Amino acid sequence: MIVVQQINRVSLFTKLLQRTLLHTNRFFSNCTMVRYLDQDEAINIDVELFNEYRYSVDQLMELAGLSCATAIAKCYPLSNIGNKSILVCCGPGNNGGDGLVCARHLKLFGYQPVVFYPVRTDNKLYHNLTQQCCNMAVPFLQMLPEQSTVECSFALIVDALFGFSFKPPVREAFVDCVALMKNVAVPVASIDIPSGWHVEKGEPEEGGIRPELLISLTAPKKCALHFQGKYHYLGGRFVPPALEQKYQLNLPKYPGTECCVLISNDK
Ligand SMILES: NC(=O)C1=CN([C@@H]2O[C@H](COP(=O)(O)OP(=O)(O)OC[C@H]3O[C@@H](n4cnc5c(N)ncnc54)[C@H](O)[C@@H]3O)[C@@H](O)[C@H]2O)[C@@H](O)CC1
Ligand SMILES: [K+]
Repeated sequence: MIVVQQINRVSLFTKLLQRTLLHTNRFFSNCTMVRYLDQDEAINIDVELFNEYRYSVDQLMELAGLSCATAIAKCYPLSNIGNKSILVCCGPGNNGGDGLVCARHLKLFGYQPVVFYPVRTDNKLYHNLTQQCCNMAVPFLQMLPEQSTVECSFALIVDALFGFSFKPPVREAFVDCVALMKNVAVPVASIDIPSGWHVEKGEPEEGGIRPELLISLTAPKKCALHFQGKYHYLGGRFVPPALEQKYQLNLPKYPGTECCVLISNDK
């Protein structure tokens, strides 16, 4: 009898020890700081994903755009948005492509995205992404709406103008759009980089947009160290472990099957 009791105590103790070690491990693995990339590293990783790891742009863009729409749905649930729309501002590069994919997924999630896509890149990928949105009755605006209209009819602006290839200053065709996002009393969700921000140094000296949500893709860039909004998510769950190791990205663990993860802003 005494022997059985002692065995039970030992196995209880072992279980408690195992549980403590597991929590300690999780704690330390989550404490390892995610690495913030400079512009060249972001570009090199991008090139490597395409050349060494044989991904196509469409594949990564689809996963990136889906993770953006998912992070937006977590921060701005449909039930809080009422009958307002979401304005998705798309630029000429892949960041704009992420925006088009995001708009399509937002529509599938039940939101009412409206796209402003002033400078369209003439290639098959962007034609297809545009057509896919049109086929799902996502409207495209010909002109940037007035600030008062945005404040009245839109619950959120998705900033998909520029990503990690941006070189300041903002060119003429996008000045009004960036100014709108800077001044409007509607929250902004920036994809990868707050547009107009220097990829490494952050907000420009003259003041820039202040997104409430930032969704970093692949790994956060150095400008994200200056982000002071409410939510910082990481999306683009496609980084092969060997690539993560090579660049020592220390990416946070995505919970279960989630395509985005909230990352702390402890710098
Ligand atoms: N691993 C990755 O690396 C992935 C990257 N993706 C997205 O791709 C983005 C990078 O895309 P790109 O390299 O195509 O470049 P961007 O989308 O960052 O921007 C390039 C475009 O913006 C224009 N531009 C640059 N500076 C400008 C300025 N000052 N004023 C006006 N226009 C300016 C360029 O002429 C070009 O058309 C990332 O930030 C991310 O959003 C995702 O699609 C998927 C995966
Ligand atoms: K952006």
